[in-house]
Amino acid sequence: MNLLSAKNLSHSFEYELFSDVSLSLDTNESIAIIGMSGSGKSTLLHLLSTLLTPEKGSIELFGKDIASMNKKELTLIKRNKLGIVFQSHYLFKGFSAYENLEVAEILSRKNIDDILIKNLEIKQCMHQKVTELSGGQQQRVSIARVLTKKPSIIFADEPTGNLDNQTAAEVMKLFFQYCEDNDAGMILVTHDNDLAHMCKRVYKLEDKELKLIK
Ligand SMILES: Nc1ncnc2c1ncn2[C@@H]1O[C@H](COP(=O)(O)OP(=O)(O)OP(=O)(O)O)[C@@H](O)[C@H]1O
Repeated sequence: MNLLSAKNLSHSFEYELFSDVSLSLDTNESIAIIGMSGSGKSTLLHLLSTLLTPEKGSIELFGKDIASMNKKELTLIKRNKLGIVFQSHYLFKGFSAYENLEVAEILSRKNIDDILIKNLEIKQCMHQKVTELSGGQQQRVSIARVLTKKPSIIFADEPTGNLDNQTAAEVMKLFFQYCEDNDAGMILVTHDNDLAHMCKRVYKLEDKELKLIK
């Protein structure tokens, strides 16, 4: 089933970042986007995840053009079906790791998944304040928070930037397993070629074009 279909996207800030970018994501698919710093990878991810509105082109989510959705419809999709993981994780700092997951639980009306907590190896730090956790632990808590709401599409911008190579590869496998178990898909932005090549398809944003390289 198609989850996302973007056609002929263009975007500029002071200058044109990219034009005519098209991309499609199906269930149980993973796509990596690599490219030089400043090539526009994060901007493209922001467009695809509806955080930014494209200047040109269209984006369909779950078969419906987002331009034809009203604000309420789009907010519900964003809240329930899109999971966005950033390197800077935006956890609530005064709360414990567990309380951060409870917020996701309440908002999405889904339950915290104990197996996910175990697999992310954060069980032992669940009751510590976020500020007392290492960068890697914070990143894994933020991944748990996003997956708690059981999104259909995961948008991840350098989600493993604070993790060592082995833990990063394990977290990637966890994302893939999540997609398989939940008929979800994932779009990953990364500088790490090895992680990118763990995905089914790899694109490079270069010379204002999105080129398929795997
Ligand atoms: N909100 C904004 N307003 C103006 N310019 C912006 C904005 N967001 C990004 N840019 C500019 O757009 C360009 C692309 O930024 P973007 O973060 O998308 O690149 P990137 O490929 O993800 O880079 P990196 O790999 O370094 O994270 C940069 O020159 C950046 O300064």
